Amino acid sequence: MKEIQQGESLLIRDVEVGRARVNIRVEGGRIAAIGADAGGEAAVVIEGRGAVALPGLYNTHTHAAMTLLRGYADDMPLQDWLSTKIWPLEAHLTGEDVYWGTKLACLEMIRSGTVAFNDMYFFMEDAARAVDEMGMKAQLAYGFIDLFDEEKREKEIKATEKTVAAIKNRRNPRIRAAVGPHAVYTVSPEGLRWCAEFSRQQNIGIHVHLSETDQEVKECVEKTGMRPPALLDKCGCINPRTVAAHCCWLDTADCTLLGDRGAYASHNPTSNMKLAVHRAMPYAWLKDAGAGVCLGTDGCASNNNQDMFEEMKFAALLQKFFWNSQTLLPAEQVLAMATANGAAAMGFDGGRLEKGAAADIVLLDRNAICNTPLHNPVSNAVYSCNGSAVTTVLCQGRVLMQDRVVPGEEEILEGARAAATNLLTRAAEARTEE
Ligand SMILES: O=c1[nH]cnc2c1ncn2[C@@H]1O[C@H](CO)[C@@H](O)[C@H]1O
Ligand SMILES: [Zn+2]
Repeated sequence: MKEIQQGESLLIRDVEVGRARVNIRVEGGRIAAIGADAGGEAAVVIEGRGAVALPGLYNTHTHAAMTLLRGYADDMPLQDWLSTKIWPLEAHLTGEDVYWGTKLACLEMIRSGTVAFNDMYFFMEDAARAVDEMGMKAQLAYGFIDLFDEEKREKEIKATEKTVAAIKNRRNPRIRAAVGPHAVYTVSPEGLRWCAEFSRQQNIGIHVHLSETDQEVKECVEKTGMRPPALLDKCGCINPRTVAAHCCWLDTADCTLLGDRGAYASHNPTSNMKLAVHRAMPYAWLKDAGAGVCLGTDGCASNNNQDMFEEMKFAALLQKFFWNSQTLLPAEQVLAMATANGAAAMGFDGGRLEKGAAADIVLLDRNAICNTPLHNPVSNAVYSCNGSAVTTVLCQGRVLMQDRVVPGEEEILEGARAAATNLLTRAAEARTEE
């Protein structure tokens, strides 16, 4: 696969976009021209015949390195799952584990057409190294959890400052830092306030879990007299740089608050169904309130993959099923959630196949079963295909996969397998020492 050098051009020739056959010319990481007459000489030419082009997908809520925990603990209640299975194992994670887990997540996302993701986890400097090598875009946040303890809060503040400085020091415009206050049930109001103030100072995003369960909302009201969005807002955490994951249990006033503040809600339907949170994000209320609505997979322990095509389908189906409406969340709107809205939520300029936009381009096999017949490419992308129809992926003009080949795949699978085995071994040894 040829690396395009800075200043070189790339041409995708004769590809279908919507119902039209076009050429897409890429220069300096952007779409320089798109249309039947776009063309000219190019350093790299990709044959688009037999392919349908879509904008690259943006995954707005995940914990990438949790790929290592895929299949480790399923079919459990959320609080029990977190406190008896996930957190005890995460206590043994190393930076090296997070590096390999994130590499595996990137590989999986690239293979299924995702060019960018919004991540909240630990050892984010190692995650940044993985993202850098894989050529994707990401917004990376250290998961801030103080459990209402002042000493822990000081540690989390230091960890956040260190992570943000390290990510900014990379000076890679594709990799952004964010703050990641985990949720209102794991972070004190003081911690939330610090996160809000630090994100303002640093001009970076906020990534938080919000109103995932009924229990979270009830306990928050009992403790503070406020619902979670109002509490977050009082602490300064709800603004246009905020991506709030889940948002299942919002009421109409909560939605108005998010809309008034210009914040984004990331829908994560697979995780919500698997963890039986018993309510679907109120998409229609959020949209009417003017909030941004985007889409994420959540981590592999609650999904169990990183395929945004599956997520698009589940979003469209869950909304219809839960809110009892056959017309709610049509395919075009799901695709917008997964592309342009996601890019806006992370502050990236992408997710659109238009002149001037970042060249985030995904090619799907036009001759795959899921694309046959091709009455409506958007319908097929949302309802029929999954990520395995993706053949070629460009992120900001850089080719991350061509004809289903991602460089270094075998090494990534081996490294991730070893990291997962070692993590479980360390955790088991620690248990026998107790
Ligand atoms: O669905 C979820 N709800 C709440 N927390 C979660 C979920 N999935 C993963 N984590 C946890 O969030 C932290 C991120 O830094 C990790 O501890 C991860 O296990
Ligand atoms: Zn999550």
